[in-house]
Amino acid sequence: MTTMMHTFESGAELALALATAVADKLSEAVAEKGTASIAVSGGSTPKGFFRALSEKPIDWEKVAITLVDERFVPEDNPRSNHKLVKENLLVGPAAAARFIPLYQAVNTAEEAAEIVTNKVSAASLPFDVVVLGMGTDGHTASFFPGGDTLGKALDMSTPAGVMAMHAEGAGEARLTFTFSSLENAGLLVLHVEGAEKKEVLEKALDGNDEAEMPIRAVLKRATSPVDIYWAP
Ligand SMILES: O=C1O[C@H](COP(=O)(O)O)[C@@H](O)[C@H](O)[C@H]1O
Repeated sequence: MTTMMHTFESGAELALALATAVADKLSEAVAEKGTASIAVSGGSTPKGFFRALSEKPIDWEKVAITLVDERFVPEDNPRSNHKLVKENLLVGPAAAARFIPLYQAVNTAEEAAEIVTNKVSAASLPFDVVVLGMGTDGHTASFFPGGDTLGKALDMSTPAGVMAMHAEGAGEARLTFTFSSLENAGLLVLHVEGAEKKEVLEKALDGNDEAEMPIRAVLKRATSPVDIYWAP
């Protein structure tokens, strides 16, 4: 329900600050519980942040990393979020972390969602850290406007886990953690960059229709405060 805006002069500055905040939270979780978990976004925005985070001196062997959402494509596909994480976050010290992929080599996204839900829920939830992105259409994770399972994915009574999502604007079939899996993270971040996305964010903050802009579910209904990181 609460949002806090963190504004930076450049994406590089943002990446360093966000990496520090996330690393502090992960280290705190490791110190308290012996393990930590983080779910990150894909897309084009988080590369610099991933690089900065990968260098942080965390006890990475105790950290589980997964994705808030994934395209239903194998890891070697250029559009795979797993590929992005593998090449930019699971490098250097962070290569010691345990990565939990959402994509599974089965016939449908629905089958993959069931398999991965069984793997993640007990081990990693609630997440210590969730870093969301946002598309210019107002989607976050794979909560797409017009998505066939959007209502269920955003419903707080839908249990934590992963669901399949099909939407015109999504390209491939998608796998996404449900809203109830993400909204209560120890540190809940929305990372957006650029003037166009700032306008989208302002529009989202201004209204309530989640079907039009699913990011509103996070901005308006998340239990955890939402730290918004923005740079031009
Ligand atoms: O499809 C996706 O897009 C969003 C935003 O990506 P960006 O390229 O505009 O940064 C991302 O948050 C999500 O994880 C990804 O699957």
